Amino acid sequence: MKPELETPKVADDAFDKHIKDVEAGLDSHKHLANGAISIETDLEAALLQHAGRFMCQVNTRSFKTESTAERLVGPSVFCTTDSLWEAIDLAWQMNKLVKVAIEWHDVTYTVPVGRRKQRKQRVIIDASSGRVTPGHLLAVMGPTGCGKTSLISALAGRLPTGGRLDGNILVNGQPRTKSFRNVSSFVMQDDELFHNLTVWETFMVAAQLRLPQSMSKEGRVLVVRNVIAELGLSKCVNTYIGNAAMRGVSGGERKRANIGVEMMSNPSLIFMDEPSSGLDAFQAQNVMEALWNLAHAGRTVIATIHQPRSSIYRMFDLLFLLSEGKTMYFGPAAEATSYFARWGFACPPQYNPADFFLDLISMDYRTSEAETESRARIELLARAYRKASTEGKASILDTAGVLDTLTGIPNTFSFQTSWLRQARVLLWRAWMQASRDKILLVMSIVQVVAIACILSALYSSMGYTQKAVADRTGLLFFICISTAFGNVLAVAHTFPSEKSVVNRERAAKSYRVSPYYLTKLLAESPTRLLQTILFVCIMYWAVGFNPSAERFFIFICIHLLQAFAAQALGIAVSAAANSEKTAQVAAPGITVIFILFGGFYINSASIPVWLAWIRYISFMYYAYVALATNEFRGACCWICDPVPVGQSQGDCLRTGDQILDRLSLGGYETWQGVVGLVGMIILYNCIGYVNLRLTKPRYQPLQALKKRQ
Ligand SMILES: Nc1ncnc2c1ncn2[C@@H]1O[C@H](COP(=O)(O)OP(=O)(O)OP(=O)(O)O)[C@@H](O)[C@H]1O
Repeated sequence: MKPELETPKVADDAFDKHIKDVEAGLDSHKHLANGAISIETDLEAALLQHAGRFMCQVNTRSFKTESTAERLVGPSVFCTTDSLWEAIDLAWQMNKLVKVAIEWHDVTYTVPVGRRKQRKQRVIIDASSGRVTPGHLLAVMGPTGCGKTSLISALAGRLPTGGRLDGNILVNGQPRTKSFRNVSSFVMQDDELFHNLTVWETFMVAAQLRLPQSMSKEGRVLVVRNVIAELGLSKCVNTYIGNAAMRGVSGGERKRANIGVEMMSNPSLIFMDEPSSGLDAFQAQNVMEALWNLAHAGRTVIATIHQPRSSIYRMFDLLFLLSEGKTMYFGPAAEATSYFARWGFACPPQYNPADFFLDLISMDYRTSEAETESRARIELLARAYRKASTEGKASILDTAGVLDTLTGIPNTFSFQTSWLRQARVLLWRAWMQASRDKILLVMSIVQVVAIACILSALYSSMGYTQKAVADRTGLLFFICISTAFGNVLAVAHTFPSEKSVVNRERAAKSYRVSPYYLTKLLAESPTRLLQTILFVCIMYWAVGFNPSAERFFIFICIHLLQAFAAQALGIAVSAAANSEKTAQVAAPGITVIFILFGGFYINSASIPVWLAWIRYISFMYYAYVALATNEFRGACCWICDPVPVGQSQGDCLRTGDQILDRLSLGGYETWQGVVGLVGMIILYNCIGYVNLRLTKPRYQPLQALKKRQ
């Protein structure tokens, strides 16, 4: 249904000859001012077209002029002479799409529902069967809650655990294996992208992580350009992805960018869950056109869609209608109306078939009569389809011969790039994320400066009286608390949403967890360092802490280490949490417990033995030990309160060591606190790393049927 351009076919065995011909004539090409060459003959144009759309940046929407060359590649072609042959080579490689057909037989998905004693099995997908071959777009349609997402997730191997999945799923005639992910990609309903990157940067990051490392930079750029052209994103390449807080690309463009990221590895089989949801009619049309293009370039595309307008409906090659998990129809979309007409449900003329089918197969709960009637109709249609398919009367697409041409798919599923390359790309991305979030950056600095100024005003020049001892220890512990909460909460609010993007990228084997984790820590360090230096420089001298320069620098180090420990704790908790909300509740809860065991509120001698261990895993404790010993150890000449003549000075604390004894910290030195903090940074980060590895999404395995029916 997309008649824009009929692609001329150049036979495979003619390819070498074309290269030679063009090579011979290359010198006669008109060289453009920017070093590009213009393509002038039909032969070259055909070659370019054949070599692939991966070739050059081609304005796919400008096929207006009469010359075949221009019609094919647009009025301007911009391959530099240097990259031309590499581009052809790359295009040739990339065009070797592994053609993938998927078929499924009696796929049934059940989940347990209800409380333990009355637990029942609910059938979400009921014995579904079908087949899609390369070059086709299958739309899975049905009323809300009918099982569309469950079906495509089951086919893509992305169904969350918790139920039972039975049936057979075959890829190119073979049982689906792990390597199936080599050739397929799954685009989820939610657009999970980093909002601080532009469309171009998002694609380049994906290209650097997902394309083979051996590919040159020019090659990757060409692939990205091609994807951008294929998805019609040229006008927003330099726009930020954005999110609710930051204006970025439109909803439709974000959806297409999401598709583009998955496209980067040139998948042969693409699953899309509701690609048009949340978009206006025009945007939805654009997205579906992009899918049509992908399918008709030789891929197999399966998309769920809720209520398409008629122009979108006409793009579907195949239609799968589901209601209550049961198959209502599967076959060519163009034949669906005549199929239902055979059963007495004729679609009125001038009516959108999609609307008609949805009305036909939706449950109507408005009255009990309507419910009974709609249920009976759905049962009838389900039985009718079963009968038609078992008797071989269901209309199916003629795939004779197609399956025989399909080959096996590569039997490995591994990373495309080395650890170092992954680390380099991820470090760049993490740095962009951290440094471009200007509002967050400014707010966190304003907050730190404001707290430092208020503390300076409140505790200005505390002096060395006995009252100042309590003020000083109170202030030291308050600084620990504010650093802890500031960092733990900042991570708990940002990390969970990042985790879902990371999980998606890990599912596509884009990178290992270790480079991601390390580069995240590294990229966020400069901000923490800046915050620490600002805070300590403003407040330290104003409140009158220990005036030794050495102690000042040690204070900065301790404060920085505590910030790193708090960040690591935030990651450890957020990585273990199954949702953003859980992380945001758990992180402050754990911090409060660590504060309680920080050595300020309760004397260590008063803690019950069975709870004493918590103190040793509390970073607050080590931070407080380090800051207090740094402040008081060896300090002298504290002034006793005046007492009436003849009375003793009793409890007067004259030296810093006496103060430390009073705080039950007499046996500690600063280095012990510092070592403890370093230990906690390592411990929390190890826990965070392991949690992140362990909490990767788990998918429902398929219980293969013994015998295909
Ligand atoms: N693990 C589960 N436990 C209980 N019910 C489930 C589970 N998974 C899916 N369901 C239920 O199965 C039904 C189908 O869900 P699914 O998400 O596949 O529907 P859908 O057709 O994609 O819906 P929508 O169009 O609203 O996105 C829903 O009623 C859903 O609540």
